[in-house]
Amino acid sequence: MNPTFKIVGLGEILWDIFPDGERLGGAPSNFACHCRQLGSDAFPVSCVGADELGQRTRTELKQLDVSPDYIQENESHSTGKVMVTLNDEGKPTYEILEDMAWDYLTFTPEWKALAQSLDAVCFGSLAQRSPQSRETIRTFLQHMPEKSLKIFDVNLREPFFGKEVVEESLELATILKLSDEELPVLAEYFNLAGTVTEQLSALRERFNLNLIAYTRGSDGSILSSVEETNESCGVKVKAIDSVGAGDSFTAALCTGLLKKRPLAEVNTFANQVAAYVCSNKGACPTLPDDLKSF
Ligand SMILES: OC[C@H]1O[C@H](O)[C@H](O)[C@@H]1O
Repeated sequence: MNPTFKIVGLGEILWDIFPDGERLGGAPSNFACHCRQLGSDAFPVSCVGADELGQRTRTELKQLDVSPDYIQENESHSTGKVMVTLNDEGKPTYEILEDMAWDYLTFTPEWKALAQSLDAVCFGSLAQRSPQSRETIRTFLQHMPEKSLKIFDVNLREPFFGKEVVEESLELATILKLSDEELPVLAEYFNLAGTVTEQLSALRERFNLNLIAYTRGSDGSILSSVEETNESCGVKVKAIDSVGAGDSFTAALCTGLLKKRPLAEVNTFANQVAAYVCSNKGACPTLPDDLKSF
């Protein structure tokens, strides 16, 4: 039997509001839901308001077989919302509402015990837009076991990021996931030059990272570790909704790394999962069995 890993998506949980309705979202929550589908005990760790959307968050998570046990409730702030529009290629534009419940993450004894028991976490930059959630995320990471995977999926969302948050997050992380649209921003922050491969190596060395995953949409990805670099040419599909595809890539990457599978296999698998998510509606469509059994 495959080992079960304990994994957390730490940060925002919210509702993506599309012209045709709402869907549960937030990158760390999407990540946790995908890790659950891939066979781990995975938890979104976040906060909702004492409102109808907060109730629906718990119900929806249970329907996805994901535990809402680490979702806090904030009496004075609403459950997060993001307005989403998709272009003809399924690429999203986001308008992210401010001062939401997930801006008030609170480090509790329950969260401390959870952090101490984890195999992996994924966190991003968006939830760090507020000082309170930023401090909570930093404390949570500091309580995790030394050997656990700490994945920073930069997920830059306008206008809520800056060099200081990215730099501190890279110092706390052991693994970085970023896209081809995000590398130029980091290259400017940290004066990276040369080819993409050279820039990734420079970042890896500067922040003492074990691995960087660099994604290029349908053109695949590069995994750059201390020992090797692996390039995947990706999977060509007709994308209809790429919301959550990056989060599914990170979940597959995390699962493969915890299972200690060869980097080339992990890279191929992560691209297959992300391609499936892109070609289906919603951030967390049910994966076919052959993709669940990696
Ligand atoms: O990565 C996808 C997520 O990022 C955006 O911030 C949306 O909320 C969406 O659910």
